[in-house]
Amino acid sequence: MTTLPARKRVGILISGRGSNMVSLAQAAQAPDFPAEIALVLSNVPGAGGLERAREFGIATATVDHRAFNKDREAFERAMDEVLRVNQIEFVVLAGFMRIMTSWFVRRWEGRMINIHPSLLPLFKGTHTHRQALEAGMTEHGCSVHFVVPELDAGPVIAQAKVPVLPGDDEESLATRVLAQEHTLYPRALAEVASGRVALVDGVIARR
Ligand SMILES: Nc1nc2c(c(=O)[nH]1)N[C@@H](CN(C=O)c1ccc(C(=O)N[C@@H](CCC(=O)O)C(=O)O)cc1)CN2
Ligand SMILES: NCC(=O)N[C@@H]1O[C@H](COP(=O)([O-])[O-])[C@@H](O)[C@H]1O
Repeated sequence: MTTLPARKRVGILISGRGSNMVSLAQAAQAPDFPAEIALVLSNVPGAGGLERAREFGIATATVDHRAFNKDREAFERAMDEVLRVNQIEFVVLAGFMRIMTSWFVRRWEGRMINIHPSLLPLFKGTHTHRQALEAGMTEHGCSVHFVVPELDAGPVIAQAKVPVLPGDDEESLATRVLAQEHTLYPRALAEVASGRVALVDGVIARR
């Protein structure tokens, strides 16, 4: 009988509806998936993704960033304590809308990934679909990357492309990209959680 390696305990950070979290939770239901979703943590009380996580039987928590008087590091220390108590080994950002300080990022560097709705390094930050349309792009997409202190600048693990079609607006383009995110993110997490992909001395190492 083959024994599978221990699964990484993953904490997913969200701020909203959590559709990427749902895709990851669905993927993690496969017995050979190298990660278990052990916690979903939101900075927004009542975020829709919290209830969707509970429907999977996943533990949830909320740390409201507004309760820390704009002290980002104090907010992050409170989040980090929740991650520690839940014995989280790897952090996945999924629609998490807070820029984090070097304090948190350095603690989790190499063990924290994000999905960004653009073909990085193009269109960092927010409103990426609007940026792509305004730039007249004919293709767009999404990127999974390791998180570093500089915003959306971490080494890219995987990307997926979509066409920009005539008549596209932000909503139609976002919908097309999101469908790719839901496939890309579980594949990327499996690569990192299994150790096939790692961040070594600031660059991607593939085994
Ligand atoms: N240090 C880092 N923090 C974060 C990264 C990163 O790469 N390095 N990725 C982001 C995710 N993200 C885009 O993928 C992103 C999230 C939030 C923002 C932003 O401007 N946030 C504002 C608040 C916006 C809001 O509340 O709607 C802020 O924090 O003041 C830009 C990009 C996660 N964090
Ligand atoms: N800069 C971070 C960012 O913009 N993330 C984006 O927010 C959406 C969240 O959807 P979800 O909550 O349904 O996963 C996703 O499109 C994700 O790429």
